[in-house]
Amino acid sequence: MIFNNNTAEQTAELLLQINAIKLNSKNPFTWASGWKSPIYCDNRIILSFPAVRNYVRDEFAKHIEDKFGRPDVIAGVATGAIGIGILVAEAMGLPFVYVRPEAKKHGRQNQVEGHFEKGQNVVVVEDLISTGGSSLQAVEALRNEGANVKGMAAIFTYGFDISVEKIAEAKLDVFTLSNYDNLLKRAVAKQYINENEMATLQEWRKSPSTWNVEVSK
Ligand SMILES: O=P(O)(O)OC[C@H]1O[C@H](OP(=O)(O)OP(=O)(O)O)[C@H](O)[C@@H]1O
Ligand SMILES: O=C(O)c1cc(=O)[nH]c(=O)[nH]1
Repeated sequence: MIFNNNTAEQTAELLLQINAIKLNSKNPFTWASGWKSPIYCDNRIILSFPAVRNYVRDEFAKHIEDKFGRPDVIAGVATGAIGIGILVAEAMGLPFVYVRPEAKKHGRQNQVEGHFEKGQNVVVVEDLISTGGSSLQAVEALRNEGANVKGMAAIFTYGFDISVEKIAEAKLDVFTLSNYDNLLKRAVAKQYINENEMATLQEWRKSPSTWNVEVSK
């Protein structure tokens, strides 16, 4: 899903520099999918670093138009991609909407917040793809409301088979700025992680959906 090794390495390097990559095998992170993991990539931290958020914004703005043509609207997946999505929409001079994981229970009971017209071309901005569940839910909500989803751009993917399969099933065109392989390569080259952490990550990556089950035995 990455489109360019330089961007993938540079994005990984920036994530490591701002300490967005958290490792904890003793108290694993619980992911949106319920999986337990020794690693957490917190892309929300990007917004706190102007140079890094500008880099991500500019990479997205450049490549969204290259890959998908100029959309009518940018949609951010709530909440992680609202901030970066607005920056991208602003840079491209486009309207912005965001998509909740489910429809709001009160008020206007919207799942998609903001305004767009049926049939408009929409590109989805996502901060991170693990299993792909959240991204695909957002795409489905947009399609159900009549959007023509041209594709999705995400900052990072772990590249799990399950996400690749779901994306193919949904017939969705996706690119990401970086991925797990590039992150690991960079982390090792620059000694951001030690040998023990590397061994844990290698073990985890063999079967991420069952890793916690195995360690807790
Ligand atoms: O590919 P998936 O398995 O669905 O996981 C990835 C999703 O998890 C995170 O969101 P989270 O649900 O933690 O909510 P947030 O964006 O509000 O922080 C992240 O921002 C992605 O949207
Ligand atoms: O799957 C998730 O919930 C998830 C994983 C990760 O590394 N970072 C994140 O923000 N969410």
